[in-house]
Amino acid sequence: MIPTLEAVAVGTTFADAGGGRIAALDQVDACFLPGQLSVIVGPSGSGKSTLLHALAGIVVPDAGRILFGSTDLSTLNEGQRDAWRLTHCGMVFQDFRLIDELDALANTLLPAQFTRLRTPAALRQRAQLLLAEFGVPARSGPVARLSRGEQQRVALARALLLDPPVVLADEATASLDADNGQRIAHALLAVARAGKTVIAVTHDDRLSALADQRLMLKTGRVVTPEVHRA
Ligand SMILES: Nc1ncnc2c1ncn2[C@@H]1O[C@H](COP(=O)(O)OP(=O)(O)OP(=O)(O)O)[C@@H](O)[C@H]1O
Repeated sequence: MIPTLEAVAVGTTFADAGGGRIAALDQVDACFLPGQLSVIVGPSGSGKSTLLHALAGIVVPDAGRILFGSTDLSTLNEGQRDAWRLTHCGMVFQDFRLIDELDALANTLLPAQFTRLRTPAALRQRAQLLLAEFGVPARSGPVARLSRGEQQRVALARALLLDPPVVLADEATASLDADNGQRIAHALLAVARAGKTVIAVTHDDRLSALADQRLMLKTGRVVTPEVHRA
């Protein structure tokens, strides 16, 4: 059973250009259940990516805790958080973070370097299936030459490669046309329905409409938490 991922009274500040501090998150409480697709919405600069990165253990909050069952991510050191993320999270970054020179298949297979749990042949087959599902040729040539939408789908295939219990996606449908946007939104919902915890930062109504939980941030605070379906 996948534990619940929780933010408890999370506060995060960053240094601003003038030497002061900007509060990116302030007293954020949120609970993300396995089997559910949750979206984080809100205006630009409201703290959405910061919350996603805190949930992934990339950003360490100044206040509060990030809990994954009995694991308190806030108490882990950087190496422990990296190890936790590798085994528990699939991440789609806003800027994709692909390796430009590699093709779609090689990019999708990158997490395979860090696991011995599955055979290279099985992972290769899964990578090919994911890319086919998302409509990107595996042998695409360097991904730098692909469209943004294709790169985004490669990033999602890579996030799903190891079948992680938690999938965190930052604007996973932002560069996609209507058909591909629907395809990816439904793919994220299918991952949730397969029992995973799926959390997506989005401005996309197509994705929001499918969500079980919609968390709205405004200037770093949660406003009107809203549950669509139990
Ligand atoms: N590494 C950083 N250093 C300094 N300030 C940061 C950093 N990351 C985020 N911020 C600031 O924290 C606030 C929240 O940023 P964040 O990227 O989380 O917002 P967002 O809601 O995801 O925005 P967008 O929709 O534009 O991606 C903003 O004021 C931003 O400038």
